[in-house]
Amino acid sequence: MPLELSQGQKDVLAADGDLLVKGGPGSGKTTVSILKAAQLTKGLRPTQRILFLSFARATVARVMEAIVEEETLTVDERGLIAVDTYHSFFWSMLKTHGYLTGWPRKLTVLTPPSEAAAVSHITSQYKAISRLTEAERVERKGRINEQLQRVAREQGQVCFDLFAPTVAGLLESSAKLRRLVTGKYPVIILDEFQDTNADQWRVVKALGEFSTLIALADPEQRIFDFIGADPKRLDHFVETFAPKQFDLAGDNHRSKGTEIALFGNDILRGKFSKGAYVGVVFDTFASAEMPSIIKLKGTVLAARGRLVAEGNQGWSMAVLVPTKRLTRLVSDHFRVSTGQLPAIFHDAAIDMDAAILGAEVIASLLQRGGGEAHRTEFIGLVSDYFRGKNGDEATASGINEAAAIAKSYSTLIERAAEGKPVPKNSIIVPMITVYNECQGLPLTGDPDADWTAVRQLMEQGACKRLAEIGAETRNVRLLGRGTQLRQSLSQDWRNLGGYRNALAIVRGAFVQEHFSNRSKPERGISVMNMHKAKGKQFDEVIIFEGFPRRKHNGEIVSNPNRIVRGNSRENAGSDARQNFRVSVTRAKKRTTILTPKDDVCVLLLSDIESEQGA
Ligand SMILES: Nc1ncnc2c1ncn2[C@@H]1O[C@H](COP(=O)(O)OP(=O)(O)OP(=O)(O)O)[C@@H](O)[C@H]1O
Repeated sequence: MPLELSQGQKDVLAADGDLLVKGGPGSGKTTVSILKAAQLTKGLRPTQRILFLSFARATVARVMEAIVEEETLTVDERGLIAVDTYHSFFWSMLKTHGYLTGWPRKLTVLTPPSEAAAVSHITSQYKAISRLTEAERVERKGRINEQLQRVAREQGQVCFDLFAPTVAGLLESSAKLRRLVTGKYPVIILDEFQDTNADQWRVVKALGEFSTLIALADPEQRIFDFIGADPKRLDHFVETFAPKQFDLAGDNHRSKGTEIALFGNDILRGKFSKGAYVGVVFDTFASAEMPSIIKLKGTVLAARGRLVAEGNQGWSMAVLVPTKRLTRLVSDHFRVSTGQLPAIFHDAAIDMDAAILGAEVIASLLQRGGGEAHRTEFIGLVSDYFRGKNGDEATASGINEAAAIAKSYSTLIERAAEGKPVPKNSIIVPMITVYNECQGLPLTGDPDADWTAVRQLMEQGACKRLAEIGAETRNVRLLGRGTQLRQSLSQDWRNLGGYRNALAIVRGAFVQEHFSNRSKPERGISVMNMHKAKGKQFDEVIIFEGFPRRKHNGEIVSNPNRIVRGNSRENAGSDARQNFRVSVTRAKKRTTILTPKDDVCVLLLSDIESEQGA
């Protein structure tokens, strides 16, 4: 059934030239931009496309789905809209035109773990970032950038951080290139424009010289400040392009018939216009792990029951939590039964850093031969794992662990040269034992079986560090049936009688996964960090947070995994509110908020406004 468009949406369709479409969550920005794109396909020449640029692959998946579901679009129109992430768009430009900056013709991606390794000789000379002075930070960043530039120039390996600034530089310096790209994409739609960082904006500005730009924005969904989004970005756009402006603000189509959007807006203002909101449910739990998990599981199962009963096969539900740590904890509890409550089948959006680094360790164990050089590489990968396993939340303990492994290994080498053994209690002893066991394992040529065999040996072996890596890689989905990784490993075995290129294949699979836009919109139950929910929508959303730990006298000792850091009023500023609002407004039918009974989320308190002076 075709949509009944709102007046604001109709106005957008009637306008031409550069456009800025603003609107709150679910106001129909994405939808109208797709309709607009379809309309504009009429003016395209044969090789031209409308380009829809997004930040996240998840959004790409949702947009592609919306395009398919939009019945008024013809097959031809659908084919003429290219949906891509900034990342993968930049990468294709670099592969074709990167040589213009003096880089080699053939480029590969320097994956984040390899990037960490490439600059570790610099980073290891500095204290933890939080303890550096501003000047030291700038110096550190400059040296890292120089090194990464060198790696790109000399080896053709390009890290993600160089993508946007390099593409911006290329476009700014070549009118010919600007004409070429905009000739292919005469209309560019920019999703979540409020999140555009400085280099991405340079690219947009350069392309906007010849292409028509349609920016979609909700200034109050700007939650990426930490990667350089600028509150003034919309003003920059208006000043530079003088677009026609539209505001779909008041409309809310996602959760029609509910007051979810109203609640989201009230959260932002810190002022509650109602005592209860249709579609928003609050509940509490006692501050301890099991009671909180039991409450959560009960809530999720009830919601699942409701959605299944409605008979829509494509139902979706998100459990949104404030931190990575809580994502993992919830996922672990969902995997098993809890008392009378069964395990809950779900997908957890757990950051892949640890799993990828762990997968590299396994790959190196599958790839044999090479004697001591191989063993040294293996140890290097194990310490890379500990250094990088927490991604951008790197911890001192991980870095120390990595250093300890490297040190024990060099002691082992030195001692061996003198014909002496290492002390028995050295951490390297069990690691080498397990390494040797894995090297002795007969391989079959079936990548799945061999991978599992190595992983299990690690998990069950004498080395607790390798056991951790084994456990961490239990759910590497890249190895699923029919995946590129599996096929490439099989091929390697068939061609060479062994997994000679396993490490390169694993790294390649990661890069391919990163750029693949084939990811599907969520179905069923997904557990994820609140930050990751942006741009998504679900039938039901359940927001769940941590709880305080107290001394006997009731004083709070720690208060981790809260929606507002430490659940303290000082931290309940606009960032926390925007983030909470984005999460709350992802639901179409119902949002349930679970918070500890003895320390309710401060954003839900009715007196918060006066304290905040919102
Ligand atoms: N005029 C309309 N009538 C009914 N439903 C609509 C209308 N416009 C959009 N929708 C539906 O409302 C939901 C939200 O729309 P859309 O994703 O376009 O909003 P958005 O402004 O891009 O949201 P967000 O910024 O929160 O991602 C979608 O399911 C869409 O199909």
